[in-house]
Amino acid sequence: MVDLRFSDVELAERREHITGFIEETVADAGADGAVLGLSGGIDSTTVAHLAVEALGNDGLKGLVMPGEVSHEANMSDAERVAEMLDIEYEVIEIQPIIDQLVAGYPEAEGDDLAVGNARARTRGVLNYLVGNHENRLVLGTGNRSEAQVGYYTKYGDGAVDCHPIGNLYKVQVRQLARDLGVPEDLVDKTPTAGLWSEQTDEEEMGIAYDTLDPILALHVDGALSASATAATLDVDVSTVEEVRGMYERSAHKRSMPPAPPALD
Ligand SMILES: Nc1ncnc2c1ncn2[C@@H]1O[C@H](COP(=O)(O)OP(=O)(O)OC[C@H]2O[C@@H]([n+]3cccc(C(=O)O)c3)[C@H](O)[C@@H]2O)[C@@H](O)[C@H]1O
Ligand SMILES: Nc1ncnc2c1ncn2[C@@H]1O[C@H](COP(=O)(O)OP(=O)(O)OP(=O)(O)O)[C@@H](O)[C@H]1O
Ligand SMILES: [Mg+2]
Repeated sequence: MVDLRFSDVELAERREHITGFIEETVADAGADGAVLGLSGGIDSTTVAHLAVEALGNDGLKGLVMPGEVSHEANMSDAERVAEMLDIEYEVIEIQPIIDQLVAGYPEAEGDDLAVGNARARTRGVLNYLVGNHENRLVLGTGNRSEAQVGYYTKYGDGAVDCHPIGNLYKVQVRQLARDLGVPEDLVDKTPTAGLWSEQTDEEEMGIAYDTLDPILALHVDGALSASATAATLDVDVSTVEEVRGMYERSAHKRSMPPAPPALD
């Protein structure tokens, strides 16, 4: 068994390191604060707590952006987070925008992935509409588990100015969330991208975070061989290889779009 959770000392260090990072990134950009999408999920809730610790509650604005597949309970959790943190927030309905997009390209109707990704991109457009207008940086909510397997929408929820929890595996995000005082019902919630009804991360990816995280830590990030990783974690080597494949297939999401190199 590999336990990726931090010791108490490491956790305190990490918390300070991330809040320092947010404060410095916003200050260096000459921004007046930050904005982020609040989904009622653990990642955005954790980043919101960290940002309030770094910037104060007047330094952060939250956007709650429901669409027709959003669960009412998640949207009310998102508002609860904003209210608990006493930050300014707005509720912006994205469904009319999605309807317009699909009306412009009706071939996509019923394509959950294409339309779902358009939902994530629409939220990204709104984050930047507010960010540009109010001189705020857009805070990302992506964690290392999602980043390494490409489990996010390119130029959607991936379109941000910085990734405060980008070096934390999901299991570590949960630990930090508890330390920050995030309510237990939010920490324990089943992760979902919310791009279509009944979607969950673990079902779509085909692997639980509790299995994914140690494979990433040992094999993808740690360079332990696939067979040694499988033996250490008591999983099939094919599971390790599948995670490695997800990492390799999503390489394009972790680099700038390439252009042809200069001619000799
Ligand atoms: N090799 C390559 N080099 C350069 N570009 C490449 C490429 N392969 C694909 N592409 C481009 O990338 C596109 C595919 O990427 P993308 O548009 O992101 O789409 P895709 O990766 O297919 O879907 C996004 C995934 O992230 C999940 N998601 C999204 C949002 C939030 C969350 C969450 O956890 O909350 C999860 C979502 O459920 C889905 O599984 C292709 O259509 C193509 O344009
Ligand atoms: N309905 C929504 N309103 C506002 N922002 C949203 C909404 N849905 C998704 N987002 C944004 O997209 C991000 C990516 O979603 P993701 O599901 O990875 O994170 P999460 O919902 O915070 O946590 P979890 O992974 O536990 O569900 C969210 O953190 C949030 O910033
Ligand atoms: Mg979510």
